[in-house]
Amino acid sequence: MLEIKNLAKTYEGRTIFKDLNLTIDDGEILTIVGPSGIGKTTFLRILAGLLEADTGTMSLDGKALALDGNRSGADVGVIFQDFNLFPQYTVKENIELAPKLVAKHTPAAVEADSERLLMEMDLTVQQDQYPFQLSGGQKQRVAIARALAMHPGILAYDEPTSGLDEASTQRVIDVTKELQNTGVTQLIVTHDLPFAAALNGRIFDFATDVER
Ligand SMILES: Nc1ncnc2c1ncn2[C@@H]1O[C@H](COP(=O)(O)OP(=O)(O)OP(=O)(O)O)[C@@H](O)[C@H]1O
Repeated sequence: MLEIKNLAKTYEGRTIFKDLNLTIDDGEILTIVGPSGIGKTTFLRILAGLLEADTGTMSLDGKALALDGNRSGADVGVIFQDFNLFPQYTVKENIELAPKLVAKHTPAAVEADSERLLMEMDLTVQQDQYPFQLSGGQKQRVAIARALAMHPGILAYDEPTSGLDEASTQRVIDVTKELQNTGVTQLIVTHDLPFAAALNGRIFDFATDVER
């Protein structure tokens, strides 16, 4: 379970949010909606451990998550809009790099995980290709596989349907539902209201559910 209490963030004296409270249960899909500029990406960056919060607490399965913007570790997997794939590495290498170098999983475990994730994300054919050779939907699935390879307690996505056509959007819906069936907790930030409705998860409206 992810628990966030009284989270506050200001940029140069300007309050973005001052009292964000949020709980996500294991295996739940929480969809975050809200207009542009309201602070959704800021929140995701704090959750990912990339940006410092002013005050508040966050915990995952009872374990505190540091809010200093310097967190390493694999508790939270975030798929950002531009995916941030390593251009010089193949699909398989992108998936295997952090488990090998950061998490120091054994070579056998790394191989078994990447084979399974390539299958689950329908990327087996593309495993030796480079990011520039992939479609937007394929790149996104590599980013999801790469995050899952670190066994995160929660997976968060920033605008996962931006730039995708209808078929790829449907694929994202299918992937999130498949992951939900395996117990993965997911948080999805989106502007796309038909997509939000199709996810069929609880909706958290950043405009009305957060104090600022
Ligand atoms: N590094 C920064 N310094 C100062 N202000 C910032 C910084 N980053 C973001 N902001 C401001 O914080 C507010 C929230 O931005 P954020 O990107 O979190 O919004 P968002 O809800 O994700 O918007 P969008 O849906 O357009 O991505 C905006 O007004 C933005 O200008």
